[in-house]
Amino acid sequence: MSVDVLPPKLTQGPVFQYPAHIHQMKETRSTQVEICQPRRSSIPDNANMKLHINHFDPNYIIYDSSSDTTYLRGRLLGKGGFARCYELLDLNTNKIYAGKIIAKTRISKPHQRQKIIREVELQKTLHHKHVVEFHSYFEDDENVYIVLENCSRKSLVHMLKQRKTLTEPEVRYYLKALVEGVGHIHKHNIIHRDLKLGNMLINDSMELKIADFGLATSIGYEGEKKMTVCGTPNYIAPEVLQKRGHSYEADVWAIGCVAYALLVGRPPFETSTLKETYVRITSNNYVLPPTLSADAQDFIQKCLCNEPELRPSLEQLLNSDFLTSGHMPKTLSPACCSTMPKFPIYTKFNRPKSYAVSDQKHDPIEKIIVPFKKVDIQTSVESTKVDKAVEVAERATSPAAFPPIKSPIRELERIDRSESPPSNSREHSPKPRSAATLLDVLSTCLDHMPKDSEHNPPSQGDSNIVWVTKWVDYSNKYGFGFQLSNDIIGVLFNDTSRIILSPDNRAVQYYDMTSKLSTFTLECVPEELEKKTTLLLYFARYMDEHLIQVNFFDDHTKVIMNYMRNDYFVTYIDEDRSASTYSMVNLIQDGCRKGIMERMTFARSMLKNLVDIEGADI
Ligand SMILES: Nc1ncnc2c1ncn2[C@@H]1O[C@H](COP(=O)(O)OP(=O)(O)OP(=O)(O)O)[C@@H](O)[C@H]1O
Repeated sequence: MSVDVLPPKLTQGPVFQYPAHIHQMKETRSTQVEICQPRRSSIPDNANMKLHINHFDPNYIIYDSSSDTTYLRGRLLGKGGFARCYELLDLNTNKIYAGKIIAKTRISKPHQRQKIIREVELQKTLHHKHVVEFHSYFEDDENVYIVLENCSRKSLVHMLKQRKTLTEPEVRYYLKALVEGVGHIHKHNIIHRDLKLGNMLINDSMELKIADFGLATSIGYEGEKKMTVCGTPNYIAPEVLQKRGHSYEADVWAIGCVAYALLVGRPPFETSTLKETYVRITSNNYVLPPTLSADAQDFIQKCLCNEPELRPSLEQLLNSDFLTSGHMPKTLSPACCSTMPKFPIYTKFNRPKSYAVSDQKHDPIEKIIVPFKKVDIQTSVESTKVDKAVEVAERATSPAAFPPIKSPIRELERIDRSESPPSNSREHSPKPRSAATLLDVLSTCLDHMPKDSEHNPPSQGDSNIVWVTKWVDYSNKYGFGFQLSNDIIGVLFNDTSRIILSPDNRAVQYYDMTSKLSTFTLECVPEELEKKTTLLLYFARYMDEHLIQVNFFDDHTKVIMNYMRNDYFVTYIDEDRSASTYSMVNLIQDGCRKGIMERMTFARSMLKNLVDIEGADI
């Protein structure tokens, strides 16, 4: 049966009274409403002007007598099992809400009404930027109305229909919001039990809001398990299906399903029949596409653990590598609803700090900092390609090379001021080093250097040295990608053309096969260079996510050890991205700050592990 709001009749009973000013409305055009000389004191002054509201129909008026509020009904936002949801314009305040309108004919049974009341009661208690805010509840003869914060950009289902899949940075952005919102819900002892893409709404500012508390339930005491089988088939946790008794962990399972669906384009256990889906859920049968990053796979796998007690807590999810590594957009453009965004290249230096839920002072989700959490080491490289990379980069760093851009390119400027590179660029390139040799040198250095020398300045002149810090050889298909110590990133394509990206990820130089130079910014890529620029960004992202020296993820500092000009160097990059390079000879004599020494010591232990596990050469 239809649950449309009918155009009200003047003869309707007292519940649906017409406020006086409604009679004074006249339609100026079908899309424009003018309010003339309102007499009601509750209408603010700013309403006494033309309202250019395209889709609010003055013939559809909803009156809440309990708060003396009049709404105009606008466009349909969506339909659920029970409700139709419309935009509602509050004529008192000119604010637009979302009104879930449920026809009373559809809630004739007591348990159905009970469900709505429970939904309202639970949602009322929640106030969080990632939970749809409850505004009011009222009824008239025909309908029940739940007035909520408006999420004008619909849900992630709608977005995914347009986009098919989302990029990992976008998924990070939405998942972080989702986990924060669920954290708030759980903190109020509520399990949502119906987390799915359709209940992840997006507001005007592209913020995620958790909606639909129709299946939510509150946990009365610690350890209470719920037995009711409920949820949406594709997202339902195995313990719910198997009536093992479920609790908050069922929401963590659903978060894993949401993550999977956003990245892969369909929920993990989706099949053509309900029965098969349930078999897959209970046998934990799903496939993780290898195209997902290792961190994303890990995030999903942990959430989709068959045993609820072994699933990660929400704070562990917030501190997971997937949510703390890689680019986390601060905001997303509305264009992302339909088009894949182009993100600036993420660099490890920009990683967010270890995460703490911050909305409440006494939030049970506590900050966890895992010191020196993850380390990857890369120590050898094929030297001819690296030589070429350094050569290209050195050419690229001539003063006029990059087009002028507003933001400072600190590292680039530093190179600009440097002396001309020595003619024999091979001298610049790192030799392939073995982990064992490096371990020996580092150990000698650490064992002999003074233990706490706070004032040893970095080695003179070393800041001018450029070396390859990361590389990826994909020359069987496209070319050789590299990153330099000054954060310049480049690709030597197989067709002998080269492309270089400035350290601030904005300016690009392209040398074609005849070495003709073109410069542009990432905001304005020439059409013919789109493919190569995309490859450059792909290489950059790959190097960033897979090839690291020794990165300390708790504070984003970094220790790089390298061999050049017959000497070993340690470069320490601090939280502010400023680099100090020390020659090990100098360190043995004069030492360095305690913090650096601690990180070197840690790097040594990592190298040692590596040598023990992998043998001498890596
Ligand atoms: N606050 C809101 N802002 C914008 N749109 C909303 C809002 N709440 C709900 N909607 C839209 O209305 C649709 C129906 O809402 P909802 O799913 O809550 O109704 P329901 O009948 O309770 O659904 P269900 O069948 O899932 O229980 C949603 O899919 C969504 O597109």
